[in-house]
Amino acid sequence: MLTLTNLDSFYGRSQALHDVSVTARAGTILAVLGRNGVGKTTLLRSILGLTDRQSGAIRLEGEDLAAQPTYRRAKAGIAYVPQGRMIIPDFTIRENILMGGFAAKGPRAIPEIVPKIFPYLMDNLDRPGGVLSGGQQQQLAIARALAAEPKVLLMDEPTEGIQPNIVEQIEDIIIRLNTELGLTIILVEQNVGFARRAAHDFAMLENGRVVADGAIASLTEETVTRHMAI
Ligand SMILES: Nc1ncnc2c1ncn2[C@@H]1O[C@H](COP(=O)(O)OP(=O)(O)OP(=O)(O)O)[C@@H](O)[C@H]1O
Repeated sequence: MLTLTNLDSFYGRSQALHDVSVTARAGTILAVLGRNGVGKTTLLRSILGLTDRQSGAIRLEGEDLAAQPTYRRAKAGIAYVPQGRMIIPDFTIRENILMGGFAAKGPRAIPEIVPKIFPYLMDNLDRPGGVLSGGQQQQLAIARALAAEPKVLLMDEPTEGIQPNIVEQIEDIIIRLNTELGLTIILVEQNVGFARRAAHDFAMLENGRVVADGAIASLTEETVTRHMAI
């Protein structure tokens, strides 16, 4: 379980998150929703200590990570699949995946789950990451995160910019990571339909504040329209 309590987060003097309290229950998916620029990415970055300054508590299974540097938070079991995927194009698929292990116990082997969930990556380990399609690069970014053997996976708009016919594949992979591996996932998402299919709970952000949260089944269309319609 990952719990944020009264989290404030800053870029320079500018406060991007205000008094955010949310919980990702163990083995569930928490969807973080809201319009562009409301602080969803900042929420994920704050969990890893990647903003300029923050206050409040960040507890992973009871251990407060808020005073810890980023590498300790990663070692404690938090992995990040950033927006835009950020794979290294000149590295092979194998190298990109193994790099994820540096965040935890050091690069070792390709995670056991890779052949099961990402057969394409397994069959093409020596190809450079840069030649992959957007969907394949997203799979690679997820496989890289799994190489750290995380307890909690932070995912930032994982289907953004991916061809529509591939989006469903990525969505299925995310659901399988939760149901088959039992991973706790915090999923930043603009696609409410997918959030409803995958997530157990939601937190809706507006101007850096949580304005609604709870079980995903309790997310009303009225709340979606009020806080997400353009
Ligand atoms: N590195 C930064 N330095 C200063 N301000 C930033 C930085 N990154 C984000 N911000 C500001 O923080 C606020 C929240 O941005 P954030 O990227 O977290 O929103 P978001 O909900 O993830 O949006 P998007 O859906 O566009 O990714 C915005 O006002 C943004 O301009």
